[in-house]
Parts: sequence; C-alpha cells; structure tokens
Amino acid sequence: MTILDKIVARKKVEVAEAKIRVSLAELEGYPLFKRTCYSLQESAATAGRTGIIAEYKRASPSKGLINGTSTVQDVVKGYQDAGAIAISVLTDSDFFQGSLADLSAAREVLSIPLLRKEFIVDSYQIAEAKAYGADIILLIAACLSDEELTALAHYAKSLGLNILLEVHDEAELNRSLHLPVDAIGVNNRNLKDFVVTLDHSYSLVNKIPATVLKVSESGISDPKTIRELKEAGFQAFLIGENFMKTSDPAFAIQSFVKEI
Ligand SMILES: O=C(O)c1ccccc1NCC(=O)[C@H](O)[C@H](O)COP(=O)(O)O
Repeated sequence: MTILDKIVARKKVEVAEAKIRVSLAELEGYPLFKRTCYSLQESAATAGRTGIIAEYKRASPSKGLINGTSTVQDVVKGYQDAGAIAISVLTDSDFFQGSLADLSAAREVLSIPLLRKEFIVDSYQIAEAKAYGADIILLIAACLSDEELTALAHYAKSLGLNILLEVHDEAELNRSLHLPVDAIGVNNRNLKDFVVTLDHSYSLVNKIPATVLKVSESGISDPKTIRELKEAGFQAFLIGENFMKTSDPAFAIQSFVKEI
C-alpha cells in the first residue's frame, strides 16, 4: 500500500465521521459559504505578483515535522505581502498536522485566493472548503476515477470555486483535459514514492492547454528554478517546504522573491 493509498483510505473514514457531526445543509448555512470567491487567474495576472502559490505546511509524510512554531496567520500574511498570487493551506491532520481551523484563520487575514490543500474524495469536502473560506480546491487525478473527477469538478464550479487539477504524468493529464478547471498543476513529487524531479514539469508543460494556468508543484527551492520554469511556460509555482523549513517563512519568501 502506498502513502497515497493510506491517505485516501483514511480520508474516506474522516469524511464519513464528519458527515455525522455536521450535515451538508448545516455547512451550506455557514456565513462563508455564500461569499464570492477570488479568481486565481485574475490574481495571477495582477501586476506586481510573483506567480508563487505559497503553502503553509507544518509537516509532511516525506519530511515529518517541518515547522512547529510559526503561526498560520503570521505566515500567510507575510506570504501575501511578499506578492504571492494565492495561499495554500493543508487541512489534513493525520499526515500534515493541518486543520480546517487553519484554513478559516488564514481566510481572516487574506485578500487573495486561498487553496484548501486536501485529498478530496467526496463532494462533502468541497462544501467544507467553501464553508471554511477557500477559493480554490485541489483535485488529484491519481486519487480519482474519471467519473469522480467529472462529478467533483462540476460540483466545485457550481459553488463558484476555482479548481487546481493536479497531475503527475501524461496519462493523468489526458484524462483531465475535458474538465472545467482553472489551473493544471504538475506535481514534481511522485505521491507514491516521494521521488521529486522537475523533469515531470518540463515534459508536460507544452501539453497543458493555454486556457488554464500552468502550475509547477513541489521541490522548488531556488529562484533560478522559477526563472527556468517561467522560460519553459509555467505561470505559477507551488512552494511549501522551502519557506516553512525556516524559522521565519515570511522573511524567507521576501528574500526569495527578490531573486526571481
Ligand atoms: O509533501 C509530501 O511529503 C507529500 C506526501 C504525500 C502526498 C502529498 C505530499 N505533499 C503535498 C504537496 O503536493 C506539497 O505540499 C506541495 O506541492 C508543496 O511541495 P514542497 O514545496 O516540496 O513542500
């Protein structure tokens, strides 16, 4: 069983438990559920922004604890001030030490798009994302069948959410081309064995349609890499650990963006 299989199995249990605690009708009554989402593509096109989707990531399966001290609001506010186009907040607790409370805390201090970084296997999690203040949801092709991808994408769009569709290879990209998504991310990390290589981004960039935002995800730690990925055609860059592994992630992103 791969780590991705374990995460997905755990998600199905969590979702079943969450549905008992809070019904869909209750989520639909949360104040944030009715808000209009910020557009990821518009944010990326705003002058002065960097293309970086900066992630609040306390821990991960591959690295264990990354940062146990920096608070979510301080970090995401710093990311926004440094010119991030969007903020990613992990909401998985068992593998990443995140929570929905982190997501809503981030919403309180942000005026740019907010991504619920989660392993979505059920439309209930999309309703939760909206209810807790997200503008963007992640759909991971490796976790979902064609039917599930289609149903989840259409439900997210019906709530006015942006969709970041994540792929790892050409087969996953081809399965996703018909979906109504705003961005396609190439994950440089193989979620089954943790191997990270930018070769995935370079081999897929020209196969991603020009109508969606092209995002390179994971393993980015050098401003030179951003310049090279931009040259190849990427418009956005999802970065977590490189900032979060420092004692001051807000300072780390400020120094980083000066060099891109
Ligand atoms: O980060 C992991 O170890 C991981 C393991 C299994 C599934 C997903 C995982 N990470 C999620 C992500 O996609 C990253 O948090 C994100 O792309 C940022 O990556 P990085 O800049 O390398 O922290």
